[in-house]
Amino acid sequence: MDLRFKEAAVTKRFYISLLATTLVICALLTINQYLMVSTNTGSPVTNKGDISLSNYSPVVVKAEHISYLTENSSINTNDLLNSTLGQWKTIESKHLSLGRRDMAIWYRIPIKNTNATTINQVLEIQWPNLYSAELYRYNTNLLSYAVQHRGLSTQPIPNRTSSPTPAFYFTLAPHESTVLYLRVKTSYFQYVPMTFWAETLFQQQLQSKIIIYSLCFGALSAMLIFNLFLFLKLRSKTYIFYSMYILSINFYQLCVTGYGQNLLWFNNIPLKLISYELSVYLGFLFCNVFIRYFLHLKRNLKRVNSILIIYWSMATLSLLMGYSIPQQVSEIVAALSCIIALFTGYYLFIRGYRNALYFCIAWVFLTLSAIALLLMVIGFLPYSPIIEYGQMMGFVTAVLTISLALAGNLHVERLHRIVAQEKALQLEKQVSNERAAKLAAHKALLKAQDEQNALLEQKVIHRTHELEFLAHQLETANQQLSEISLTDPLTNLNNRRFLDQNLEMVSKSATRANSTLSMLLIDIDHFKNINDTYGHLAGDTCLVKIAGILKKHINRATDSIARYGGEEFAIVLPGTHEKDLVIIAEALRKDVADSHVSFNGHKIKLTVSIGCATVRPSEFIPPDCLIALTDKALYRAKNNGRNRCECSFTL
Ligand SMILES: Nc1nc2c(ncn2[C@@H]2O[C@H](COP(=O)(O)OP(=O)(O)OP(=O)(O)O)[C@@H](O)[C@H]2O)c(=O)[nH]1
Repeated sequence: MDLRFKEAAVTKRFYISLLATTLVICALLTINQYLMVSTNTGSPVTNKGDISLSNYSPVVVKAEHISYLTENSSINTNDLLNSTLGQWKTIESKHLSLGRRDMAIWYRIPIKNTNATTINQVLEIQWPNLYSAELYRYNTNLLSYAVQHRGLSTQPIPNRTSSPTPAFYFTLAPHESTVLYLRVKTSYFQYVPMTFWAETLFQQQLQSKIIIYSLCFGALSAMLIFNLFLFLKLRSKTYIFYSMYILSINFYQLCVTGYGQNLLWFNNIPLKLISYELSVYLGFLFCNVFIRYFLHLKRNLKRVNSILIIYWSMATLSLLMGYSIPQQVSEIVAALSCIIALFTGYYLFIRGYRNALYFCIAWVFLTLSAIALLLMVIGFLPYSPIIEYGQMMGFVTAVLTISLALAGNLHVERLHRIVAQEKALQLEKQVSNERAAKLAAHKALLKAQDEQNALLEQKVIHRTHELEFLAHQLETANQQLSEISLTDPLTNLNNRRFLDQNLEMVSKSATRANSTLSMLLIDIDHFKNINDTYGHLAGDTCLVKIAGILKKHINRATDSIARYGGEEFAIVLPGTHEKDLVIIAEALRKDVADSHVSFNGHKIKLTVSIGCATVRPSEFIPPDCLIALTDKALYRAKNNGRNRCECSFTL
């Protein structure tokens, strides 16, 4: 079967059973209300004999021994105390419960001392939740009724252990018979289970009661402190509401057992009036709030959760505004709360919520003990200390069991936390591994990039070197070209182009420095004859020879020699004066004339004619002027017979 369908069927069954049970409870409570009022109308009493008291064993008062009368405004105390037996009614309920009675009830209790000695007796009403209880006894000496009060007007009894339940002390003379009149007022159940105790036995019974209740209150208080600690440590709302629930149980038990009034709030009348109802209200309220959190109703059963919230909000609001919820309604809701809690626990358990089992066990204990107490109070069951203590035991068992469940929750939460932590750790590891892998990939990428960059850089450097080398080569080639373009290939002297460029430059320098600039033009005499006689190669050899001689005579770095064209040479001498120029020219001429050229076994003699000129260059005396002057001087040297120097000076 489909899982969702199965779950829907379970939910449907749950709501149907809840509704059916609710209807049954409502019906039972209605019947109960009816029975309480209608069945206890009573019938006139006949003398059924006195209750025999002794010092040996306690005597439980049975309904057949006593009779009752309802007090109303037309009957006063004296009327009742002096009334005849016929006015009194028998109690129909077997177990001394008259149901709800708003008016005070008088009980007539005839007693006698069967002993031949005086006995000290205590009459105990074993249900402490009464507004007031007064015991009247006729005092033969004073001819009046002595009265002991218990309840709202309780006074401590000196030298006796205080009893949480109403207890009245009296003495009976040997074989004395008398009638006790007990007036009881309560707005709750008119339930008066009574027992006559010999005083010593009563005191012993009080001691054991104190021990039992001390243990129970101790256990509840320990659980309260434990859960408060858990709340402070874990900050979970479940623990604080559970603590509040335990606290309200303590409060309720203090009311029910009578110890609250006996030990805590004594004669605080407002607290006495509301304590019981308030404790019941708070008990159910915190129980419901706790159930909401403990069984996660908000998540598991949304509708039940909403109903509880609406009811308790309305109830609390009405209480705060001063209205009280009618008792019957609150009883129905209280019973409903028990049923809802039990069914919710069971429902969640069959749906697989394991902690709900603990809750169910605890709740069954509690519900059974509460039902037993209720049945006792309304008179269906006889008074029994087991039932009286049973509810307390039920609470202790419930509190312990639920604490176990909460401890189980803690354990489960711890396991969940460990699993979650492990998952988180694994996830963290995975993330850190992925991060490490990404980092490694990133590093590899960076490394590859670095390598690429290095390679590129190397290539760039290499290429730059290549380019630099090429540029250098180009520069060298250009330089060589430039040199070639300015050099005469035969004599290896500078050519005419160089001379023109150089002359322009040095002329400007001389102009700036206002210095002299000199020039020599050297022409080989009858060179045509040499060519014609010995051939052009011989002529070339002669040209090279003359170039070598000229070079020897020019030492200054600023001086320059050039082949001016054909068999003509030019020497430019910046800063050289006429006198020195003539000396240089004459030395040159002489050196050439003294030398000769050997060619193919011929000894060729050479002479040169030299034109000298010196100018002081200016913007009016350009380089051309110097060349022209020098050329003129050379012309004169040729005309005047050759192998000689002629000068032109314009300074
Ligand atoms: N071998 C050779 N001969 C050259 C070169 N350049 C010019 N010549 C020759 O030089 C000769 C110059 O002759 P001319 O101008 O008549 O002069 P010259 O014979 O020296 O007569 P004068 O200068 O008047 O003494 C020519 O025959 C040219 O051919 C050259 O580079 N090599």
